[in-house]
Amino acid sequence: MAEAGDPVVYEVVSSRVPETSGELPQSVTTIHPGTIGGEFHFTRGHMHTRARGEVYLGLTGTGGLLTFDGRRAVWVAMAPGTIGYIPPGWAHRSVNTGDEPYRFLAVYPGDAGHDHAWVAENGMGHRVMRGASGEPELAPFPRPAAGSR
Ligand SMILES: O=P(O)(O)OC[C@H]1O[C@H](O)[C@H](O)[C@@H](O)[C@@H]1O
Repeated sequence: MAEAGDPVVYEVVSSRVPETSGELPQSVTTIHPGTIGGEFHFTRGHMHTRARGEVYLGLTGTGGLLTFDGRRAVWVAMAPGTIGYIPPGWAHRSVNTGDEPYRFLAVYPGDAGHDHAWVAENGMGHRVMRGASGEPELAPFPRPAAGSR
């Protein structure tokens, strides 16, 4: 639950489709605009528990999809109508790089599973900072310190 002084950074509305093999659950995520410590607002990020891909479609605003396989990071700029693809075995995090809510549709296999601990342990390779011009700048960011989140 959010408390005063602890603003909501993002919200996820999920379908009622079962998260089981063969199903295709969907969710719409809205990331509100803003920065914390110069870093654009982002989702927690996760790896799928099983080797499963995922498809995004940009709906409103501007943002990006950061994927990381533990060694390489790939950034896909997202806008309304942009399709983002997450291959199996790549952790993923979304970032709002604009001044309005960034909203996207996600569709993923029901048996994908969410492993947030992988990102807590391995990080995402980069931070997405707001540059002097307001544009996103990817800053290399090695693994988080042990015990940090
Ligand atoms: O769970 P997070 O890493 O915070 O990401 C937020 C959400 O992003 C997408 O919508 C995924 O399909 C969801 O499964 C995920 O919950």
